[in-house]
Amino acid sequence: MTMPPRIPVTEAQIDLVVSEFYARVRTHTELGPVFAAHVSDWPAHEKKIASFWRNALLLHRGYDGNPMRVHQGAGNVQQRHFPLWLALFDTVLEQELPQPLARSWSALAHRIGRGLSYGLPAEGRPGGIPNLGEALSEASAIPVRSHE
Ligand code: HEM
Repeated sequence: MTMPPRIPVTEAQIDLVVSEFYARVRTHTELGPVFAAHVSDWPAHEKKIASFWRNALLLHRGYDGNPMRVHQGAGNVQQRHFPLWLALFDTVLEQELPQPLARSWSALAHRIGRGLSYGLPAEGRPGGIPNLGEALSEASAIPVRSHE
């Protein structure tokens, strides 16, 4: 039995959005250099990302990567990149798709983005759970009541 799509885009629309999005990423002042440090084969990258979205939107099998681990391992992907990435993605969705599809895909991308950005370093902080160091040092500053 095939599952109905989560969001009824066509495979051609996914390919279009992916190729237009990464064309813009490549020339983006902030995002471009982050990707340039990792991606030399853009067609292969776009193929992988298109299969990620076919899985997320159409529930197709075919993507078996781990984006969370890849972003954490990249070393130069930071939380502050996510609003830029999502704003650019929204621009492409609005340009390429009918509004209801653009809106649903955007909402899903923002949800995924929120999940992926947890655990990434905020600028100037070490990696790992964001603010854990701060939370711990704050916690250790709380006086412990002794039971008298
Ligand atoms: C909702 C937001 C995002 C989604 C859905 C997403 C999705 C993905 C996916 C599926 C991969 C491939 C992982 C694999 O190898 O299996 C990937 C790789 C990557 N992403 Fe993202 N990403 C997002 C945001 C970002 C942001 C904000 C950045 C920072 C500029 C970023 C930078 C990268 C880089 C550098 C790679 C590795 C490329 C490579 O080594 O081939 N991504 N992303």
